[in-house]
Amino acid sequence: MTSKAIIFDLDGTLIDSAPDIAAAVNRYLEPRGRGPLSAERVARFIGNGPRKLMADILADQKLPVDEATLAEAHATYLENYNRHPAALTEFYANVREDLALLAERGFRLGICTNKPHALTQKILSLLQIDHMFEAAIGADAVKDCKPHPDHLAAVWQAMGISPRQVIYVGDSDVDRMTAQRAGVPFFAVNWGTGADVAVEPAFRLHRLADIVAHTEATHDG
Ligand SMILES: O=C(O)COP(=O)(O)O
Ligand SMILES: [Mg+2]
Repeated sequence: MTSKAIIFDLDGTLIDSAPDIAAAVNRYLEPRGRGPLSAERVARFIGNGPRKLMADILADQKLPVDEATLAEAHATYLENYNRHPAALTEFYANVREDLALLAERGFRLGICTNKPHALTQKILSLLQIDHMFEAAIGADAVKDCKPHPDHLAAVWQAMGISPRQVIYVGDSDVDRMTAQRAGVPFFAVNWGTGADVAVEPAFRLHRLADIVAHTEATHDG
């Protein structure tokens, strides 16, 4: 097979960042008489970037969603999250080991996330996996972020590879649409909100190491 590069979504796919994101959301909500919201509840709103996250949270909490409130909510949330970017964040089961295994098997690795770019680099470094990825591109480092296919293209271009070598792995419909529009195969993880994403069984991952067998089955012969 020619496909030897895997680009991953970050939140909900490699890391369970929902507890830190929920803590940052709750530090915004509590002085306004709302929350605290559980990490599970907040997780449902993650995947479209922080501005949309806060717009959805304000609406969910029946707070005003006018432009000025949203701008302030977005800025305060980011300030809170930047202060504690990986205090409660954990890898999903087997992720750390399976990334190493995939790298060992010759897969080149990248990340395409709607998390802000600088925060992405900071979190990868705090979790000590930054060296595993040839490129990790956050939403504000591109003109059009996911679900726009240019965001994913920016990652494979930064890796210096062709889209024919790429598969994308994620946990949301945003990720599924992005891959579809970019014309690359999409695999959904079976954890977090990924379990709700409709894909054929051959494109469902129970752990990241399944990619080895799946790509052999879907690309060979
Ligand atoms: O919405 C975000 O902030 C990031 O989400 P993603 O890593 O799943 O793209
Ligand atoms: Mg995600």
